[in-house]
Amino acid sequence: MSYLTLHNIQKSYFLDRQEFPVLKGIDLSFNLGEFVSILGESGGGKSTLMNIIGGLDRNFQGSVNVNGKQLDHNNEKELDRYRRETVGYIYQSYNLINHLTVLDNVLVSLDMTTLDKAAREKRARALLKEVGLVEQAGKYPNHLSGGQKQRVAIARALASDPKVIIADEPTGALDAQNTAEVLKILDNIASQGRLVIAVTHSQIVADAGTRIVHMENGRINKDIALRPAYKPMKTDGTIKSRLLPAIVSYKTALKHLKFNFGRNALIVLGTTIGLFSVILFNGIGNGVSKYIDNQVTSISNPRLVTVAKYDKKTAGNSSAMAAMSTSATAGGTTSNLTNAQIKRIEQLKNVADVDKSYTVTAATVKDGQKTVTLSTIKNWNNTANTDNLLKGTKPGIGEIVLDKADAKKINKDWRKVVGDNIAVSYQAENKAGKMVLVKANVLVSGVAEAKNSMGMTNLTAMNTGTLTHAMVKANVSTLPTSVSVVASSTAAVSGVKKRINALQSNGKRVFTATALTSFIKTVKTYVNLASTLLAAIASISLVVSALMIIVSMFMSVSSRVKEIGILRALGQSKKDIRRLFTSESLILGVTSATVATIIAYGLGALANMALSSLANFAIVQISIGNVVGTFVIALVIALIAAWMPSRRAAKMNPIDALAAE
Ligand SMILES: Nc1ncnc2c1ncn2[C@@H]1O[C@H](COP(=O)(O)OP(=O)(O)OP(=O)(O)O)[C@@H](O)[C@H]1O
Repeated sequence: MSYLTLHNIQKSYFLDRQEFPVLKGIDLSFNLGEFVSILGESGGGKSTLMNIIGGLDRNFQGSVNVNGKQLDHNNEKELDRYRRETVGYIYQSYNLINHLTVLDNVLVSLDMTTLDKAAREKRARALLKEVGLVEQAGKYPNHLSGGQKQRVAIARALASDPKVIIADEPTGALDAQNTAEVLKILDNIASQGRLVIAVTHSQIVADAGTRIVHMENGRINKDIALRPAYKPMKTDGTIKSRLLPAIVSYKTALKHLKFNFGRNALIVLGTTIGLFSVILFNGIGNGVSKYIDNQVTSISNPRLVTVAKYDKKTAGNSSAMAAMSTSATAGGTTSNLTNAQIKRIEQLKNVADVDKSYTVTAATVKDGQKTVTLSTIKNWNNTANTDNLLKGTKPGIGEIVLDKADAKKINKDWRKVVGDNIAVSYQAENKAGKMVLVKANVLVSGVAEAKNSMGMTNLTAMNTGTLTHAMVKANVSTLPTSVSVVASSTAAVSGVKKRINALQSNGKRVFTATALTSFIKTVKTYVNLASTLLAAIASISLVVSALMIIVSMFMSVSSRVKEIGILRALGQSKKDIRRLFTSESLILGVTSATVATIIAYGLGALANMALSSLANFAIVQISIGNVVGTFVIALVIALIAAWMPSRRAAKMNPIDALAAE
């Protein structure tokens, strides 16, 4: 039984629906060990027949039987496998892959075998040695002569140990000496028991074989045996084929990217700029948000809720700042909170502490001979923060802490004021409605300054007991106009605020509670909005990057049409081709994202260093989330960019692709 048989092969081309029959019923049988030359007039259909035998053409009538089994031309996977395992191609124009070295060109075929890496390389080198090119293994095809290129192509065709070698005008571009050498190699291949089928115009080639088949007018008109065929090789090959592993596609893509380094470096640069801007703007957003947090919490306790009596007139003006400035002039009556009301607040869920707040305005302070007027004196309660003390301690009974600005009014050398005894007095209305003087002699226990408030917050505060004692002595009401409530945790603040606002008496609302956190939230929302907006503007450049990758991919596909044909002929599937280009795009995307991350971290660190004298805080804070997000964006861009070009590449007809210039 013959190894390869063709039954009634017919094929026509159609131009403008007009049929041009090329093969009109070919019946042929080939045996392993034969070196068959197919001769015939130009345009007679020899190459067409070779493409059918080689499993590249699926569009014909008739059948091809290989080793007793009919090839199913409708089964693409079976044909891929047939080309991978059974057939090796040699072309007139060599069809080597220019961006791969000689060794890698041979390995392309071996990558689809089950041999391990070392064995693949060993075999590739052995084959190159056989064709006398082992010294040239590291060279690129452009640096080889025509004869050398054809010998690389032969080594590649033999790599997967195929039974059938199809050679289309193998010596068409070679001089006499190289022709003789190539023919010797082909004869040697046949002598190994393989089937060599060579299409040729050359009588010299034809005479070198064991048999000549002559085609005319789409039919075989002569079939001449020149000499006996060689002994056939065993049909169960030792080298098994496998599907191309994904890693090989990635490695090949990487090699191609390196080969066109300049162009790809520019694309990476463009994409990097877009990605980097997105990371940086997000990092600035994070940093500024945290900076605001930090600043605000250093002025005041974030768990604080300020509560005043609900007043319809000021309702709506409930920002924290408004509440903070609610002047609770000690001694007033209409807006005072009663002890019973304060108790109601104390009993609410998640309320950790409730302190009365008093604010005394226009107090006179006498220190020895010096008399000064202070804008406000508060009581030292749970809103106070000992971190703000520059010198001394918080005020105990009979003591006061002065704001640095107030202390300076008394003595330019403000540190010296600590330890002074001062007389404080201010005017207030007593319970009988008369204006009286509230007086207290106190010791200055410390000097404080609000960090980061730029002098907006005055911290002069008297011990609460001492202040209320002085008020009681003057018969002034000690009911406060506001209380500061500390929630059990920052998370509980908004709940506490809601519960206080919801308290009612006789069906009417009692309190207005405001929390600093809600104000911070609003500011942070604006900051986030601004940074997101900037990042969004930056991401416009990502669209440009995506277009650049698309263009580059299309260019890559266009310039590699022939390579696509070669890879398909070697047995790579449509999926392998698609993956080759997708992986190239993904490598570009991941490289850009990596470079962008490194630059963003680097520039962020530099910016933080430069800004450290202005604000002792890292203004650029790039989170892991930002980086992960950037990689996701880069991968999505890469996949979108690769989608169309890689589909186009995969869909190419391998015969047309091989015919490309
Ligand atoms: N894709 C195609 N579409 C239309 N016609 C085609 C196509 N490919 C080949 N042909 C035609 O089919 C005929 C056979 O072509 P083929 O290349 O098989 O001949 P050949 O014998 O190999 O020629 P040569 O010896 O010159 O290489 C020619 O007339 C050619 O113009």
